[in-house]
Amino acid sequence: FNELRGPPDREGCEDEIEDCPELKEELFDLTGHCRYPAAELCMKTCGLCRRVRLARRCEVSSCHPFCVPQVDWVAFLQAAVERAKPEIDARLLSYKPVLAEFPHFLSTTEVEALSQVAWRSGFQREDDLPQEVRDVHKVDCERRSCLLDPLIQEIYQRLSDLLGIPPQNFESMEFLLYEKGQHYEPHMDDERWWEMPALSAGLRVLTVFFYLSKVHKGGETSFPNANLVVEPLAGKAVVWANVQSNIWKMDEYSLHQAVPVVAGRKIAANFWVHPFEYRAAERFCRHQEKTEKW
Ligand SMILES: O=C(O)CCC(=O)C(=O)O
Ligand SMILES: [Fe+2]
Repeated sequence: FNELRGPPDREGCEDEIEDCPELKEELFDLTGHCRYPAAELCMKTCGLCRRVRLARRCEVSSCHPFCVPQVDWVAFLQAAVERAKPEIDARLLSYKPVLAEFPHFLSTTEVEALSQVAWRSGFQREDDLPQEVRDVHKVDCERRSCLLDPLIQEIYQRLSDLLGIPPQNFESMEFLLYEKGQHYEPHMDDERWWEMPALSAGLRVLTVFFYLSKVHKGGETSFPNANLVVEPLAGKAVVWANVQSNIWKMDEYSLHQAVPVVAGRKIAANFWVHPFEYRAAERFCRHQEKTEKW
């Protein structure tokens, strides 16, 4: 393990996740492969700065299912709708943006269990953006208690099967809690990849959004360029494309907002999907680490 890890990082970097002491021993197996389902985690530092920096420069090794010049998002989401079990009652809701809903993706028991996991993970007030823009409590599923939860692992697998995209392309789930008045102004779920040179996983091409509670009033997800409003209903998942058929171009119809909660409380979760894997980088890096001079 130490050999893979290499000498201390001269430039230094901060640990980005909370359970680092335990996680850094567990993140990669002895062959250097990420052991957790959401591959994003294995791109976070956890004391492995050098490895991560190299990984960010790596080439993509697998492009499945996006080895095409143009992606037909309608066909893509239609196929997911058809793959869904009939009791989920899935359907394509919109072409601009391309959006499908899965009203019964999670059972009542699963909704309850998932919100327990979210509460246990500890919501924090979001402070990256000014409160007028985004006012919400959130927490990433990156603590061991969340990662090791069997339901979390199962949901990642179910999404992978539904979308036909490997879990290697997934970010960690992000739980959200909106109290009365909290909201998120219109925005795109763009990752600003140009600020991270050659991050090989690509843009957040799809957003999967889960509703984990009923909201008494307000709390819809609305798409102001499209006249589309999604009702927050417990157990529902919606999936939309953030990019055009050219996966490096954002789709302006994907602009969306979290309408303020007027009464009650909204619990939800973001789940972002990239066209290429994070772990490809990890594998390449093992090769590069060996060949690069320290
Ligand atoms: O809460 C919602 O309905 C949407 C939240 C959202 O768009 C985000 O967190 O990126
Ligand atoms: Fe968003």
